[in-house]
Amino acid sequence: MSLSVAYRHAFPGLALDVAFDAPGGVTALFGPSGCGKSTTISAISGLMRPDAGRIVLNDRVLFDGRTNLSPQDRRIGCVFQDARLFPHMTVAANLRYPSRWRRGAAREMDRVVELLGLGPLLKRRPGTLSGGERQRTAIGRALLSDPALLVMDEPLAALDDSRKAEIMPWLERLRDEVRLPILYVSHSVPEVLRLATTVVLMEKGRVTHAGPLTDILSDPDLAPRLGTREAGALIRARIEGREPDGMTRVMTAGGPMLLQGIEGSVGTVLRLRVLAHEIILSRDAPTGLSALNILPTTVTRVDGGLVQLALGDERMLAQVTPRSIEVLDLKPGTACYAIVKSVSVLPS
Ligand SMILES: Nc1ncnc2c1ncn2[C@@H]1O[C@H](COP(=O)(O)OP(=O)(O)OP(=O)(O)O)[C@@H](O)[C@H]1O
Repeated sequence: MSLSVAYRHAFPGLALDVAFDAPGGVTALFGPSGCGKSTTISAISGLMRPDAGRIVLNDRVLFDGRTNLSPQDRRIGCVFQDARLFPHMTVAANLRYPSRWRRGAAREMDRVVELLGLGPLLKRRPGTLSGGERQRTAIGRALLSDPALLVMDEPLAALDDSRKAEIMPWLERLRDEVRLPILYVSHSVPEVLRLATTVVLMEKGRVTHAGPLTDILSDPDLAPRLGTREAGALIRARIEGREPDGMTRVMTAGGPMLLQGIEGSVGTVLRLRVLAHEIILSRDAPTGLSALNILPTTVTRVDGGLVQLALGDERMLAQVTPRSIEVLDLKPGTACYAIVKSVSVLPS
């Protein structure tokens, strides 16, 4: 399951030269307004014809010099900011619309209704639904078109924060249960952090970096593109057991940690979000601290006020002052201790 994109296109004000590969999972297209995200979505879904290039979805050429499949032949399900449902039809009829000629569609419909919790909405019309319910219906309809790729262009942008919070778990479920690559355009860093497995960073019509989200968060050059406050790490942790005081013992690539308020049985793998400004560095093993999580690490890079640390095969950023870098003499290869003040937990 993969999408390979390479195209060039000249608009009067912007020359686009875009190339990236999207593996399975959620690939977020991220970049400032006007950098070419929606144009890229249009080129992939067949809504515009690039000047040149090659776009391939699961070994099927969608576009190259000779081939230019029509949007309906590309097998791409699209979800936009506005749900674009048929207002005169019930939710059930909207869902059935793209699949009405396909065999096996009824079984598929049951699965999608269950996946997105649409059962209670089936008899309602779009005008009576909340924004989040409308978007869930639009996602269901896109899934029922039997797509090979799901494209979502700012699907939550029109929703207020509480509607966004309501729909987010459904999107996570979609990511984890539907084996379909998803291309996700968003300006929202929290959405990208929660949903994306791969991030494509765009600027002025070009891709400046594409790779796993975890690599971007712990790269001193790239993390600031998502916002310096977001720099840090996403590290894997496996639940090992409970302590008598209720704290949960987890094992990370950098050693054991104790966390509070964690659900899940022994063996469950979690992703821990650690922010760079929540880490203190010490050259000596600290004693007499209230902090519970002190991990031995090695400095791999120092860049401005960001120090990249190795935790086994994972990387983490710590934000420290230039003075601390000098006083602690931090440079690649320096062994030190990372005192992690707090972490949040994302489901794996
Ligand atoms: N049909 C068109 N004709 C001329 N210029 C266009 C056309 N469509 C897009 N552009 C220009 O191409 C650039 C990229 O637009 P695009 O909509 O892809 O950006 P974007 O990254 O999706 O922005 P936003 O985040 O604001 O939606 C913009 O400068 C836009 O004005």
